[in-house]
Amino acid sequence: MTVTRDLRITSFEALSAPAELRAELPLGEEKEEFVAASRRAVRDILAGDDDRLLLVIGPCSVHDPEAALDYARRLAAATRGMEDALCVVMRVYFEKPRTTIGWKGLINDPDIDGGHDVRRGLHLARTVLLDVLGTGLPVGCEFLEPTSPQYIADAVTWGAIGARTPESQVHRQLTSGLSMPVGFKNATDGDVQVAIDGVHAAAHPQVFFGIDDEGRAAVVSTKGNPDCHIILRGGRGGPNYDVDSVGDALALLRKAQRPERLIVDASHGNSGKDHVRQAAVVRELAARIAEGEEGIAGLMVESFIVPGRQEPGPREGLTYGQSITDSCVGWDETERLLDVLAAAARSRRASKS
Ligand SMILES: O=C[C@H](O)[C@H](O)COP(=O)(O)O
Ligand SMILES: C=C(OP(=O)(O)O)C(=O)O
Repeated sequence: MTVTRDLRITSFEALSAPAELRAELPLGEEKEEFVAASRRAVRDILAGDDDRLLLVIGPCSVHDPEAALDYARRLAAATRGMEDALCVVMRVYFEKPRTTIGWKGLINDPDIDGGHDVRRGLHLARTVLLDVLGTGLPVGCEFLEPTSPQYIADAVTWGAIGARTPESQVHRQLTSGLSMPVGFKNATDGDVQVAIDGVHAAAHPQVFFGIDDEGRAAVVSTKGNPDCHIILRGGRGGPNYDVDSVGDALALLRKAQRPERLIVDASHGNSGKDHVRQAAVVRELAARIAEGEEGIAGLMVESFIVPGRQEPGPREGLTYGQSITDSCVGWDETERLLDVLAAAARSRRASKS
């Protein structure tokens, strides 16, 4: 007999249902209210109804829950007193899209050893989210696997669709059902229009394949997500955070009849993944914001405890607090950048009055 199915699949491993994980690690009423309020704040900033600067900041990826929590505590303490100027959302990224192959994040491979204990990864990710929320910081995640949000998205204030997926129908559909504001990055080749098209598609109701709360295959119908925006992250042709590139992107938004507000990612294609350059980009952007540049609603910064990056590997052999994906600004420089950004947001406000 000729077999034609599953010829290249080596195993299926059932996962627990999203409802089970949530019951085991509940968000709780206080955190629920906090997530809802912080989503409203982010939405107001993106709509231009709140003149603070949105700052999505944190490690490129979470690989060590203890270091992520250490970072969260530092960030929460350092930004206390800046609430009038900054709305800070910590990057707590568990899913890493790769250019080719590589470690795909804490959910996919929590022990960074190729063991791919996804069940443990999901549990760990949800635990980290609850712990970070416990420090008083809202959380931002990239959504990559189309079914993972069912397990964690109730704890997430802001979401991203990365540069490798803004044109993906699967990710646009997924975003149409997400409960938080979501940023679409420009594509890795620098194309901004695909991100605007993503925002447009995600704003509409969609019907697609997914899973329900019990983990069963399901047809998912959504209302559409009106709270989406674009993120300029540079591309193969170079950076796109300069005045002209931001102006071009705002003009495309105007043409698409979208609010002329966007986020600029100081990392990735805007810094050539160089953390020293990234800090310089943040300072350049801060100077423009201080002078009154209105279209920049927020910034994304990749920051961790120890500057730079290291090669991934089992946790025991790693330098504590240093990224195992993209290079990050270190903690001392992060503190300086927080001051610069808070001052910039206050100057922008003053320039308007
Ligand atoms: O932010 C992380 C990386 O830029 C992205 O996941 C791609 O990484 P890679 O080019 O090293 O695979
Ligand atoms: C993967 C990321 O960025 P990009 O999609 O812009 O490469 C990221 O922000 O972690």
